Amino acid sequence: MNTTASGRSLDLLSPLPVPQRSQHRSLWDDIKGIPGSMQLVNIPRLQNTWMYYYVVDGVKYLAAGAVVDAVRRVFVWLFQRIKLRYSTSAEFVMGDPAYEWITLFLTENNVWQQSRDFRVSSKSSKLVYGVAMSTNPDITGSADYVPTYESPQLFRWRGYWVEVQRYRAQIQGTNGQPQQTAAIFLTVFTRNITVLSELVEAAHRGYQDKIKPYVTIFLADSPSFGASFLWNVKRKPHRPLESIILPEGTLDDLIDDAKRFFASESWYQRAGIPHRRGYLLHGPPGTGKSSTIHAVAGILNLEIHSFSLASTFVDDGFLQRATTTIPKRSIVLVEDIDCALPSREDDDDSDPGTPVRNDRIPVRRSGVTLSGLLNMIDGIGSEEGKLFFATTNHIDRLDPALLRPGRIDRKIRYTLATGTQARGLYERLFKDGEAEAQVDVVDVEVKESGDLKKKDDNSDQTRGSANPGTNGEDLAKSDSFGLPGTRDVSPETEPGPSSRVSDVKGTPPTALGKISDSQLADLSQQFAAAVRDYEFSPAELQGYLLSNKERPVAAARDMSVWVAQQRAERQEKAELKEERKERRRAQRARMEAARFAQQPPYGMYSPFPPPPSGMGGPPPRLHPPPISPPPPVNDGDTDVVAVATATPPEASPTAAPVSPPVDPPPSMSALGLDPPAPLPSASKLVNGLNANPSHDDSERS
Ligand SMILES: Nc1ncnc2c1ncn2[C@@H]1O[C@H](COP(=O)(O)OP(=O)(O)OP(=O)(O)O)[C@@H](O)[C@H]1O
Repeated sequence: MNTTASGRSLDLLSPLPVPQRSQHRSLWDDIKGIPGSMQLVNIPRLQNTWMYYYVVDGVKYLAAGAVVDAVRRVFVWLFQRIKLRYSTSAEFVMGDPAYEWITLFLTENNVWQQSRDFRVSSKSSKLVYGVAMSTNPDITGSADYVPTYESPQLFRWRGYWVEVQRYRAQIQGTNGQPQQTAAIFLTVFTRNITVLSELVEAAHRGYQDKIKPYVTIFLADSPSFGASFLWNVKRKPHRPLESIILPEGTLDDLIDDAKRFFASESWYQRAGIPHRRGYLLHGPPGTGKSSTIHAVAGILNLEIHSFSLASTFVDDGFLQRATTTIPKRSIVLVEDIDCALPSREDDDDSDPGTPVRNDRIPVRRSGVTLSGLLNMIDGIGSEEGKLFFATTNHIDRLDPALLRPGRIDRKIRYTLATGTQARGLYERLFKDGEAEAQVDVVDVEVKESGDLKKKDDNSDQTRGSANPGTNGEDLAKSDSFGLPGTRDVSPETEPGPSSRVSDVKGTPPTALGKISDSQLADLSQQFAAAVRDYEFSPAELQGYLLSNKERPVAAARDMSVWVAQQRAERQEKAELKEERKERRRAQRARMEAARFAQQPPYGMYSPFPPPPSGMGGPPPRLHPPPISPPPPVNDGDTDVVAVATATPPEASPTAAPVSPPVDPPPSMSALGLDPPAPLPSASKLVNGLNANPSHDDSERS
C-alpha cells in the first residue's frame, strides 16, 4: 500500500475498474503529484487504463511498420540487385536523334495503349510520333496525340520484358531561360546485353523505313545547355530531283561525287584524311541552292543538321557542341555562311574612290567567329562520313581560309534563270495539266511603261518589243490554241507613270482539255521567250507561274506583260536606291568635312614629345576652332548612317550661335607663314639618331 501526496492510499495490487475519461484526470493528478511517481507506478497497475491500450497498440504498429519497411527495403535492394544483374537499361535524351527512333518504336509497338497520358499539340511540320486515337480522321486530323509514358509501362518485345518510363526536367538554358527537356529510360529484363542494342537497331531501322519518303531536318534554332544539345526536328517530303531545273549535269555530278565519297571511306582512312567532304553552293537568292541540298538528302537518305548563323545565341561553343552530336552519314548544313563574317553592306553603296572611314567598324551579324567556324568544319564532329554544305549569296565575302580544299572541296555556282531553265520550270509545273477553258481578262498595271510599244493583239510582236534582245526566237504561235483576239496591248493610250497595259475584249470560252506535249513545248517556248537570260531567278518565275497555275495558256501569253511590269518596278527601285546613295554620299562628305575641322592642327602629331614647360608652348593654331558637325540629314530614309556627334542647339535667342559651315583649312602661305619642312620618315629618324653619336639614350627616349 502506498500513499499519495494528497493522502489517498493507492492499492497497486488490486485491479482497478477500467477508468472512464472523467476518472482519468484524478488518477493522473495522483501520479504526477509524487516525485518520481513514474517509477512508483506499477505497470500492471496501468494495464487496465485506456492509455495502456494506446501505448501498446502504438508500439505494435511501430514495430509492424518497421518490419514492413525493412522488408520493403530488402525487397527493393534485392530487386535492384536482380535488375542490375538481369537487366540492361538505356537512356535516350530528347533532342538526340536516337530519342526520335525510340519514340517511334514505342508508338509502332503500341506501348502507348497501356498508358493513358498524352501530350496534345496542333499539327505542324514539327516531327512528332502521334498515335491515331480514332479512326475518324475528323477527330484526330487537326492535332497530334503523343503518349508521354510518365508512369512506367511494361511491354514484351521478342519474348523479353521491357520497361519504359519518361522523365521530364527543366534546366537552365545558356541564355538563362528555363528549358524543358526529357529523357526516356528503357530497361530490358535479360542478362543478354545484346538484346538492348538489337532493340535500338530495330528502332533505327523502323525509323528509317518510316521516314523514307521524308527528309528529316534537325534545326539548331534554340539555345542549348551544358553538354547536351537540343535539336528542333522537322520533316519535309522528298524533293524530286527532276523538279530542280539546273544546267545539265549539275545535279548528277553532285550526287555522283557524294556517292563516291561515301563509297571510299576506307580509302580516306588509309590515306589518313578526315572522311568529310565540303560543298559551297553560291549564287543569288531563289536559284535553288537549298532545294538542291534537300534533293541530295532525299536521294542519299541522309538527315540534315542545319544551323543558321544569323541567330543571336549561336556562337563558337554552340557550334562545337552541336557538331559533336551529329551522327555519322549526315549532312551538316550552314545556311548563309557569310553571316559569320563581318558585313560590308555599309560599303556597298560607296563609290570606288570613297576613302574608307576608320571608325566604320565592320558589322558582325553572328556570334560565330571565323576561327570558330573553321574549328567546327575541321573538328572531330565533322568527320565520320559527313557532307558539309554551306550556302551563300555573297561568295566574295568569304575568307579564303574557309574556301580552301579540305574545307570546301567543290564550289557550285547558281545563276539567275536562263531561257532553258525558264522553259523547264514552265514544263515542270504544267506537264500533264489542263489548259484553261477560258482566257481571263488581263488586268495589269505597268508603271513607266516605256518598255512597251503599242501593239495589236499579235502577241509575238508584243513580246519582241517588250523584250528587246530576248532569246530572239520567232514565236509565231502566240495564240497557238486558237484564242482569237485575246490581246489588246495599248500602253500609249494612257501615257504617264502608270498605264493600264491591256484589256481583253471578248474572251470566248474555249475548252482545251489536257495539254499535249507539243502544246506544252509551244507554250513553254512562248513563256521563255519573254525573259532574257539571267534576268529573273527561278523562284521569281515560279512565283509568277504559281499565280497562274490554273491558266497555263494565259501564263505563257501574259508573261511579257509581267516582265514589263517587273522591269518597271526594278527601274523604280534602282532610281530610289540611286537617290538614297546620293544622299548618303552627300552626308558622308559633310561628316568628313566636320571631322576634318575637328582634327588638331597641323604639327600636333609630332613624333617628338612636347618641350618642357618654360621652353615654349604648343605651336599656334592655324585652323579655325573646331565646330559642331552638321546634324544628320533627316530625309525620312531609315537607312541613313547615324552621326554620333552632339546635336547642335535649337536656334533660339538665348542659344549659343551655331558655328558657320566649315571651309577647308587655309593654306600656310595664305596665312603669311612659312610652310614647315616636311617631317622625316620614321626610318630616317631612327637612322639619323643612330648615325649621330651626340644623341644619348635619354634624348632618344
Ligand atoms: N533551279 C530551280 N529549279 C526549280 N525550282 C527552283 C529553282 N531555284 C529555285 N526554285 C524554287 O524557288 C524556291 C526557292 O528556292 P531555294 O530556297 O532553293 O533557293 P535558294 O537559292 O536556296 O535561295 P536563298 O539563297 O534565298 O536561300 C523554291 O520553292 C524552289 O522550288
